[in-house]
Amino acid sequence: MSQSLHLFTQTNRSPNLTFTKHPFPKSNLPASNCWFPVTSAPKSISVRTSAASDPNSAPSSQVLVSSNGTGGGVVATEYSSLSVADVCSIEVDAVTEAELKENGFRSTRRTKIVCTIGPATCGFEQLEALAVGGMNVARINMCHGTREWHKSVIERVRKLNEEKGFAVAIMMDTEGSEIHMGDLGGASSAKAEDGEIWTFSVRAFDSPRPERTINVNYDGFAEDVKVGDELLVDGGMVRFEVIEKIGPDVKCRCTDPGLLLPRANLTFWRDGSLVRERNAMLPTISSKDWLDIDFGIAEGVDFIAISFVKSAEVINHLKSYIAARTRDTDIALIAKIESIDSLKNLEEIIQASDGAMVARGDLGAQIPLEQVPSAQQKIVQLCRQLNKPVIVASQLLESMIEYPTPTRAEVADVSEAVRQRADALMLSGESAMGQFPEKALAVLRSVSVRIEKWWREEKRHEAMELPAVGSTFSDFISEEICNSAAKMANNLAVDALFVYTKNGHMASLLSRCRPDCPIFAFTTTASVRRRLNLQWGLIPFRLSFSDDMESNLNKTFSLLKARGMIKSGDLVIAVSDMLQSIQVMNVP
Ligand SMILES: Nc1ncnc2c1ncn2[C@@H]1O[C@H](COP(=O)(O)OP(=O)(O)OP(=O)(O)O)[C@@H](O)[C@H]1O
Ligand SMILES: CC(=O)C(=O)O
Ligand SMILES: [K+]
Ligand SMILES: [Mg+2]
Repeated sequence: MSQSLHLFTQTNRSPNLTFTKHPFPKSNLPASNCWFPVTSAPKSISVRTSAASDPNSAPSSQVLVSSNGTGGGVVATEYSSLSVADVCSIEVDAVTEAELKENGFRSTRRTKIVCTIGPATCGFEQLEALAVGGMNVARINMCHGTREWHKSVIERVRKLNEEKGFAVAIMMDTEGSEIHMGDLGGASSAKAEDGEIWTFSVRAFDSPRPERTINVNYDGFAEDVKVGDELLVDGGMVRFEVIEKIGPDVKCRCTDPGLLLPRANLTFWRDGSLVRERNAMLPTISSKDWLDIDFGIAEGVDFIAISFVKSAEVINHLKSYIAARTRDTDIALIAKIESIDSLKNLEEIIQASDGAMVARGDLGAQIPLEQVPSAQQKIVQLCRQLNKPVIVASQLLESMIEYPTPTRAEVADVSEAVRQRADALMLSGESAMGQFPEKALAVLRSVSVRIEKWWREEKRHEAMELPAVGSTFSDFISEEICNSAAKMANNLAVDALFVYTKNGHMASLLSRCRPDCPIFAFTTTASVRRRLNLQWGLIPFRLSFSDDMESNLNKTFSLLKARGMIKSGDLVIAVSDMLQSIQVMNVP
């Protein structure tokens, strides 16, 4: 990897620093983009690096510059005791940078993309291709694979972030304890033909698995089902009718043939409704889930998505569990809306969580399919009102698991989610085990950009009421500032909104307004930067800044201008959570 270090000489005394480029002498600077304002070509540069106390921030480095002292203006030694992070860096990934330079602000993608990582995408090069293709969040599903496997994926994503400057966040998705089939003894699938008799059993089998026999993970299964019930695999991909119960074995006749996949979800229906007997009492977080959560905490994942959430209580419980086990890091909890109970308690669940996922796969197995689109719309709207990021997931581009182009219907479905202005879209099997992960990602990217542009051109500003979400007067001020700043940004057609935010809250309030221009979110820690990567319209940067907005702005302008990401004359509105103010200005 090339070391991109640039030295600059200040050529005039104006407060808007103008720098010219100098070749740099040999140095042992870390490989990051560094810009040094110095009076003239320094004779030597060296760096003393000490590990940071916060593992999320860059190691603090002392830049030791020895100048030959000629020239006026700021002398190099004035900067000699500042850290590398302070003086020179603004962290943003190369892909965002190139996109901004080539296409300008307006064309940046606002809708974020989550990719489920599986056998098709777990290698370093494959992960890198996804990051280059626009993956904002990598999801690992604890239903599949071993903890060692997940650990290796996390390590690779971390390496990618460190070496290439990406801010790909990691989302761990729990297995949950709903009823599902066993793992088919290692086979990748099994075909069930019309009229065949299959046995579903809670017994554990020695391998090889007896023919036409499926293991079921839930002990109460044989007790709960009745002869005549309909058994649905993955919400109806394959159907069976229960014909006989013999002890722990349930004999079923296949009525809708299809492929059975390992660990596929099972539901049973009686007289047209979903049966929820004792399985309704299953814990949301199983004992395996707790171990996985401990693993997630230890690995420092950014998000934990909780499967089959039934109430706000479980989210609150998990929040305090995590808080007691982590010091400064914050793991955001995403409630997966995929059960009847989660729909019943929707508002309190979303309120308690840090975000939600419309998990249409399982949701479609629990409610009639024709009710899924309205449930999606409702969840997306509610999340926006409550200022929680929302992900639309499952089967967005299902056919692309096998084929290189999507169906027209899939493109229309993706467009609808973008039009609803969900924060993020998710790939499941398409990226985990499909044949065309990068192509699927490219489709999400291009459809998002096109629909967002269309929406802006049509000026479809829906008049959505955004109720107050905070509880203190200071929160209300922040909300009013963000609502007004976003409105001003639209009315004045500004090029970008800048937000300086330590914990990310002001950035999310701006994102909630879904303004026409992109939002540059400057934050001091890498973990907040990664977390903001899930939210609509935010371009997160890591930057050290102070309470002095004037100096923050000047510093940001110089850094972004030097990298060609903004130019003189661009119109910007800046807000911050240190100084509750709105500033409108042209980049000098
Ligand atoms: N880590 C993994 N190892 C092997 N296969 C995986 C892995 N992650 C995902 N897959 C495959 O990709 C498919 C789709 O992934 P996805 O995460 O949507 O899982 P799912 O089984 O449908 O469950 P969920 O309801 O949690 O999404 C899975 O059915 C599985 O075949
Ligand atoms: C994503 C997920 O869990 C579902 O759609 O069921
Ligand atoms: K899961
Ligand atoms: Mg699910």
